[in-house]
Amino acid sequence: METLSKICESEESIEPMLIFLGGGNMATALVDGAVKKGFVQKEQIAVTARSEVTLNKWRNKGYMHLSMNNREVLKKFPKALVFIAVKPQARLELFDQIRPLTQVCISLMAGVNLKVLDQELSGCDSSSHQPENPPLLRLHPNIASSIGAGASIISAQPSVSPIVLRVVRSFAECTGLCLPVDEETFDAAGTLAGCTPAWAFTMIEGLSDGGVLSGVPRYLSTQLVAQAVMGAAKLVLESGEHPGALKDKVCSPGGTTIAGIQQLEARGVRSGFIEAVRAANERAKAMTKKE
Ligand SMILES: NC(=O)C1=CN([C@@H]2O[C@H](COP(=O)(O)OP(=O)(O)OC[C@H]3O[C@@H](n4cnc5c(N)ncnc54)[C@H](OP(=O)(O)O)[C@@H]3O)[C@@H](O)[C@H]2O)C=CC1
Ligand SMILES: O=C(O)[C@@H]1CCC=N1
Repeated sequence: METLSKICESEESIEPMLIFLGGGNMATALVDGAVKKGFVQKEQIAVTARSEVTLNKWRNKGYMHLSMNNREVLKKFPKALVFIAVKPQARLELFDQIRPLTQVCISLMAGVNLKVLDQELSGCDSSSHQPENPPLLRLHPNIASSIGAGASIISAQPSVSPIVLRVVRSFAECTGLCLPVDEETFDAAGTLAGCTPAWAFTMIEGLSDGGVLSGVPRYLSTQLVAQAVMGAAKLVLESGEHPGALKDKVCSPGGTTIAGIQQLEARGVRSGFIEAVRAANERAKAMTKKE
């Protein structure tokens, strides 16, 4: 596997250093995954946050480049790649602190497209905007990146150099699947990649509750359901078969599974999933606007 240092070895425009502006759940998941895989070393990571509580969590895990001052960190590592890992609602305050940004910037934010990001980072509205930002990318990962089982999508402005693209893709790929997606479908695909773990956790919890109701101890119930969900997902990916065809292989005529399917359909589970994706996409669109 390529490492960050190896990729940057003969490249003068970037240094083998990743800055995370925001050190919450997503920064943690990505960095944990990449460090575990050996793609980066802890000393190649810098993290900022609003609170000492968050920075102490990083400190306790052995990270040393930690700060509550975004500008200071950017100045210290002028050729690092910068990940924007704050909530979309916190972005404008952050942009005020870091403008003018000179480093390549990778946004993890849901719902904020590259055009809006470009305008907001430059501090200009669309009519007066001058192209003064560094190249921008979007990466939409998910929480399972922390264990190398993430699903992420990437999109980049045309000005992003092949070497930067290689670094960001290699970084994302070492934490799981990473697929390029155009800007038009980015938010919808990002919803699927980013939100699905939460919906799957809800499903796992509900099925486990069913087990507990039937007398199965919680630890056993959750373990069995989680393993079964993982196996089902792997089978979809590895067999290439349609999920409906795989479902049919499980449903014996007059059997137990189809009795459960009938209850799920009666309660609109399939429609519920479709509406969940639609609601998340609507929310992503709304977040593009300043809140
Ligand atoms: N969570 C997920 O599964 C996914 C999240 N995303 C995206 O990733 C981004 C981060 O989400 P997530 O990690 O869950 O959010 P968190 O709330 O867990 O983390 C946000 C972090 O930003 C820090 N922060 C806020 N304002 C500033 C600032 N001005 N300067 C420096 N740090 C700041 C916070 O500091 P402090 O801790 O001190 O408050 C916190 O550490 C979001 O934009 C989200 O859309 C994308 C895909 C999946
Ligand atoms: O809920 C959110 O907005 C973020 C983006 C995808 C997952 N978590």
